[in-house]
Amino acid sequence: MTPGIRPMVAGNWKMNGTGGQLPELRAIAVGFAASGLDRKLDAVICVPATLISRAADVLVSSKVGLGGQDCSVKESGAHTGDISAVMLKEAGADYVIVGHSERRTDHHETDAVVSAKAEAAWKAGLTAIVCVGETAAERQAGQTLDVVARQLLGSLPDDMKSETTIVAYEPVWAIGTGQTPTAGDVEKAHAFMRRELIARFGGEGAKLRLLYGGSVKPLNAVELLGVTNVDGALVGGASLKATDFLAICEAYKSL
Ligand SMILES: O=C[C@H](O)COP(=O)(O)O
Repeated sequence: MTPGIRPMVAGNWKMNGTGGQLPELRAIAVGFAASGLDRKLDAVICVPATLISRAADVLVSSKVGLGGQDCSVKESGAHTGDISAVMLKEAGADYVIVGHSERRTDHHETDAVVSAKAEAAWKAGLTAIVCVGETAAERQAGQTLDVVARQLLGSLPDDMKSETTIVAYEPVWAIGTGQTPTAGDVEKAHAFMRRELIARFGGEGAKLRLLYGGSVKPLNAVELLGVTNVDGALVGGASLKATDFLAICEAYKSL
């Protein structure tokens, strides 16, 4: 946690969920409101693009925010299959993940593309959740902090504002594997990111929310979310089940 920064637990459903998954979203909204946890943290679920409109109906007047998982760098035009940030906003999203490692790998997204997507998100009125993180090979080669520094530098535009930007540190080797870095390693990475961000953005870097992502589960949430400079989590698999997602949010009851 960082004093003065309101934490966030964000779920990323990835390419999971058709209409049959919406009752789980309803359960998250109902459970989050009943828990009173909205006094302590923000909760957001990033659903597949096909579900955004219906998810917006489910979450209307709830305390849970809604996000997409990617956006085009363009606003409109001849880009078959792409979805613009403006479209996400119009469909009901307030957030969008950009630069997730699965997009960097599957779609060869570079830092420059991720940066342009963050700009597109802001222009449309969305908050960008910008992801960074090293692969297993990079970690083994002792390059974790170099990779994170390079990705932060390249993926965050110079006019970054903490109000509309969130950074998620997701070691690629921890995603969906059940493996996590030690709390000490997470602390080191997040402290490094904070220093880099303050050096570049000053006060805006000091206020930026830094999420940890990669195999966050109810059982390790208190330990990971209690780390200095960890201002929340980006949760994949465990966000598909309302009970698990809410149990992760509950970690803030004891922090
Ligand atoms: O965006 C979420 C992350 O990729 C983490 O996924 P995971 O919680 O399934 O490891």
